[in-house]
Amino acid sequence: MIIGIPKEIKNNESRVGMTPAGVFELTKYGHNVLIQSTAGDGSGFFDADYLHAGATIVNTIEEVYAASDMIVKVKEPIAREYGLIQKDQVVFTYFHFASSEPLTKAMIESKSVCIAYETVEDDEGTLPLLTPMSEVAGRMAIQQGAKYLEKPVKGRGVLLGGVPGVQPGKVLVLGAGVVGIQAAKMAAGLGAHVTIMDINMKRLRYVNDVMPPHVVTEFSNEYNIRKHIKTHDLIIGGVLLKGAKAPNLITREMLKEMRPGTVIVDVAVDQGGCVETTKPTTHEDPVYIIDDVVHYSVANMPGAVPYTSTVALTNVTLPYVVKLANQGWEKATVNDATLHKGLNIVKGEVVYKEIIEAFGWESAEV
Ligand SMILES: NC(=O)C1=CN([C@@H]2O[C@H](COP(=O)(O)OP(=O)(O)OC[C@H]3O[C@@H](n4cnc5c(N)ncnc54)[C@H](O)[C@@H]3O)[C@@H](O)[C@H]2O)C=CC1
Ligand SMILES: CC(=O)C(=O)O
Ligand SMILES: [Mg+2]
Repeated sequence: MIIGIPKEIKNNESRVGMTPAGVFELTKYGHNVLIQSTAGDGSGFFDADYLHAGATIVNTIEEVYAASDMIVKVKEPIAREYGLIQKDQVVFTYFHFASSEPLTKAMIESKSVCIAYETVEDDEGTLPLLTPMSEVAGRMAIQQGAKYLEKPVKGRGVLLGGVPGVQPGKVLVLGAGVVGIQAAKMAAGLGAHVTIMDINMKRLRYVNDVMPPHVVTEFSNEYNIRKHIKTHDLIIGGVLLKGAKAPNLITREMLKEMRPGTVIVDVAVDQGGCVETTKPTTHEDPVYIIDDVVHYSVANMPGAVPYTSTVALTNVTLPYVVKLANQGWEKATVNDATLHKGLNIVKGEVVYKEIIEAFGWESAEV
């Protein structure tokens, strides 16, 4: 099989879909890997490393898409890439379809086979191809939040860890999944007071068992969220309903209850965000202010730390890429129930029901 790795063209996205180690593994099985020249530069992997591992380097993104049976990348295709995707081509990447109707329609029209990293799901309900990026984004959320709490960038002017004689900052984490737990851990490490909320009692019990005493749990409901947003300095959005649009836990009207300079880092932005006023931003222009509340909602947070993120991502995607390449997508998704959950759009048909529900469509083909 010919496997193509294009250079990512989303704003400030320096990750790449495969490391030289991945190329080496695939070529052992007799596959050809085409990689766009300089695709790995941002992550510290250069053309010479890929050549040495057995890849063929091509100059343009058009050549990669035109020649490949399967595309392996990182972010969802953006408008400039829609027309490059071929009929019957397998595209293995993050898609986050429920947050973008234009992308969904474009992929239906392409008649390609779209396998989404973020919905690959094992029997225990965990998302093995989302987890490492959620770990990165959860940890980064506190770094970014701490920065935007500073006064020169219109934050409340609060140091999260406090100092002797002054109370630490307060961090509210919505969702005690991967993002939430990593964010809570980082915030607790800085000495902040952390409240973490979820609707899943198992997650709250786990947090209660493993976190230090200045991380407290509370059941997530509107009453409790309304209570806490008045007193917390930094709010992290880390909720997820798998494959679906995130619920709006903080509405526009609730912003008025917050103190000026409160910062919201809505990591869930890639599924539409859990704050009504969330809209996707980029690393180039990451924040905006509504009702004196600073919103940070970069949809590809791990793209800013590509050295860490590319390796963490490809550690988990490669075994699935090998299966797809060796068996073809049809057999591979029948033989592996975890991978099967990744099928979102197959040759013009939406096969993941949460996507159809997100847009209120009546049928799988539009
Ligand atoms: N912006 C970015 O760069 C990145 C965004 N993400 C996104 O972050 C989000 C969270 O991902 P994970 O932590 O991996 O998901 P996860 O599935 O591990 O955790 C989500 C948690 O939200 C909880 N939840 C659902 N409804 C809730 C409610 N009403 N109130 C409180 N909690 C609720 C669930 O019970 C679950 O524990 C996803 O949308 C993911 O795509 C992940 C990585 C990077
Ligand atoms: C998960 C995701 O959206 C990202 O890593 O960019
Ligand atoms: Mg929203």
